[in-house]
Amino acid sequence: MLTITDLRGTEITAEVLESVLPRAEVDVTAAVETVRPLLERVRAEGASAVLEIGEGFDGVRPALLRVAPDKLQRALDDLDPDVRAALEESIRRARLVHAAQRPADSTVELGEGAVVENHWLPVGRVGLYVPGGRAVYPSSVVMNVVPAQAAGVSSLAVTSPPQRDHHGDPHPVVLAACALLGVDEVYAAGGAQAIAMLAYGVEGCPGVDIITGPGNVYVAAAKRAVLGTVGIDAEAGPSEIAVLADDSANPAWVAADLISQSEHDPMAASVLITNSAELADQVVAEIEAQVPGATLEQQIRQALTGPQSRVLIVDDLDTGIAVANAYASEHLEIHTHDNEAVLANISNAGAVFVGPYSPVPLGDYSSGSNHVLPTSGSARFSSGLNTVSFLRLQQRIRYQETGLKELQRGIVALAHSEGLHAHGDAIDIRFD
Ligand SMILES: NC(=O)c1ccc[n+]([C@@H]2O[C@H](COP(=O)([O-])OP(=O)(O)OC[C@H]3O[C@@H](n4cnc5c(N)ncnc54)[C@H](O)[C@@H]3O)[C@@H](O)[C@H]2O)c1
Ligand SMILES: N[C@H](CO)Cc1c[nH]c[nH+]1
Ligand SMILES: [Zn+2]
Repeated sequence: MLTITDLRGTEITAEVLESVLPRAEVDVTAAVETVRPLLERVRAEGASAVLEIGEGFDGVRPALLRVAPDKLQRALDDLDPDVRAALEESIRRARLVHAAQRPADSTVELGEGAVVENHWLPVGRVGLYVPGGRAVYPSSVVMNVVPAQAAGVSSLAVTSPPQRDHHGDPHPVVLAACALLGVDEVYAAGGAQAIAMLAYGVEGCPGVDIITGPGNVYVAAAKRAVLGTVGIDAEAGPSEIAVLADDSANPAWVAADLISQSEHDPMAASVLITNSAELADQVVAEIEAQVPGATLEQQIRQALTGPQSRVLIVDDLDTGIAVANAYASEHLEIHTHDNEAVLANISNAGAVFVGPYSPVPLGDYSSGSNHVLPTSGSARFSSGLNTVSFLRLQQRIRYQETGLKELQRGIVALAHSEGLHAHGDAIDIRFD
């Protein structure tokens, strides 16, 4: 099901890697053109367009776009006690980790009468997208809301697709998670129309400053299209797992972890990078044994047989590390004799899961880390969702006469070198 490609003896250039491990073909650029008319319709017609477009895609129209607050409380009251306890523990751990991410304000004295302050300010209002097409994601409520709250955002709107089995409301566990987190503004809207609702605002839902959260290609495309009107987090596409392992790894565990992420999406990528041909064979055999009978077997098979999923056998672990860095996976698991030595050389991965007892599903739900992570190689230049995603740095410049006088000649010289004499004049006028 999962194809083995033996790269031993091959020089692995970027081109080789791209040919043996192509990313899933998710054409966000093309999808932007598909969603643009939907965005324009919502901008022009407001809430009724959100409901009508949603009815077309989701096959159900909620009575109200905004979920009534008593429904949130009812969903929490009806929540399975085990799920409630697990959510509470996930929230507790996530709050601890995300509180620790809040950067401290600082004051830098650069000389007499010369001070610059760095202040971190939360954005005013955020829109948090919780996917709900193929699967529903109460855990993504936690992953969006906790960092926003840790940053001190005062106005939070959560939106998630209407569910046919629930009279057009978002899934009840999504609603219960919102209630547990103290969020009372929840909308039954998904896809591009939900992103337009948040970006432009509609009756009953004022526009937001930043939109975050994972979603399918239409959600990603809509976020890209409204960037500028609002801020967005990194694009989170189909899930990806890469496992870097040697002959110390447990093949059954590695197989289970690879399968776990493949159940998200037929385009999900599961990749094993190993210097052990024996482990490669054992993991493939384990996959053949574990997949039959899985709840989402069809989807898992599609993802594992796609060109984006592979077992790569490499000459040695150093080559494996180079491949992992070039691939820049959303999640990277390390199962080797010396995990810390490998970790020290990993530069590109959305999140790194170190050792056999740190599997990706731990991070998906309960480790305290965030599961909204950069996919499609964007871990090279962006971070997963975190507290800083909801903060802006405001610098405050406090110079007195002495501090400015000290720099007068230099600033005027620089201004003149740029041909911007009025800039220099604005300094000189204070001392002439
Ligand atoms: N990286 C992460 O943190 C993370 C977390 C959870 C899920 N995910 C990913 O998020 C994705 C969720 O996708 P999903 O589809 O299940 O849910 P979704 O909520 O992203 O999308 C569902 C919505 O898509 C819209 N839609 C469906 N077909 C459309 C079409 N033809 N044109 C325009 N709009 C259309 C509908 O409005 C529907 O409500 C998966 O790829 C999953 O792997 C990522
Ligand atoms: N693995 C997903 C991100 O790629 C997140 C998730 C949510 N629930 C289960 N998994
Ligand atoms: Zn997952």
